[in-house]
Amino acid sequence: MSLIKLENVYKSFGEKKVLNGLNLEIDKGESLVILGGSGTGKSVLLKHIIGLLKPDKGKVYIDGKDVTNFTKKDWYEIRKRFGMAFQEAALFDFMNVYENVAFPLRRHTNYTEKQIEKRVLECLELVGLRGNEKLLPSELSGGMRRRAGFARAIALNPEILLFDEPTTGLDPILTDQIDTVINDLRNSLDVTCITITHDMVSAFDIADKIAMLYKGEIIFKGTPEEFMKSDLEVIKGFLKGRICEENENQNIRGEV
Ligand SMILES: Nc1ncnc2c1ncn2[C@@H]1O[C@H](COP(=O)(O)OP(=O)(O)OP(=O)(O)O)[C@@H](O)[C@H]1O
Repeated sequence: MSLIKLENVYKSFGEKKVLNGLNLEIDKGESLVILGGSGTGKSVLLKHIIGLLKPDKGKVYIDGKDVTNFTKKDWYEIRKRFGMAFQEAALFDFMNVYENVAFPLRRHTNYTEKQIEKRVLECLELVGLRGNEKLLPSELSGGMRRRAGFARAIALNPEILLFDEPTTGLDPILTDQIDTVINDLRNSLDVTCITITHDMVSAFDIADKIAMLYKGEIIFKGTPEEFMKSDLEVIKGFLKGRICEENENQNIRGEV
């Protein structure tokens, strides 16, 4: 049984159809990278996985349980299983690194100060930020800010980590460091990772499976090697940096 399953999911905003009968299964322990052109609905897909959006039609399952119509309160419990590291890390500017990572622990656990300190330092160690506890977000580099966001995302020992564009705006060296941190986290924490990225190099660094979102459907899911060898025109184009957004002469299976 898959850990997460989206079945025939449709989602529109007004006239704009974003998800169009999307099917996707994610296994426990998998590191899945979701690729797709800009504005194709990758973030919308991620928000369905964590219950921030509900499908117009279709189902979402977690551990085989239908969560499609879960209430906010039900989701509050399930969401503790997720660690979310979203695009701009969303650190609290007025809190130093230590307090940012301690925040979810203060909010969701009954830990003593000593236990909080132990966990915060463990998390900072895992992302290579030990020694930077007292710095404010404004005093961190872009890569450090992302890593501080990761440390906060893992504080509650999540089973599933979500990364939305973790390397956007970073130079190749920082991108490489972030990829290494993601791989280290995955190896040391035994989590399922779902990452959205535009960065092909990152995708190949961190994925054991790649899913391609195109016109509201997942048109491919397979290993990076299978992705490279795919003869779908959309994927070939994507690999060449040519994003086939709305070419109506070409259907999604690649035939022109
Ligand atoms: N809450 C919303 N209300 C209205 N439209 C929305 C909403 N959320 C997303 N959309 C629209 O859905 C489409 C897909 O958006 P989404 O952010 O998922 O794309 P994306 O693939 O993540 O893009 P990018 O790679 O550029 O971040 C866009 O056209 C966006 O404007």
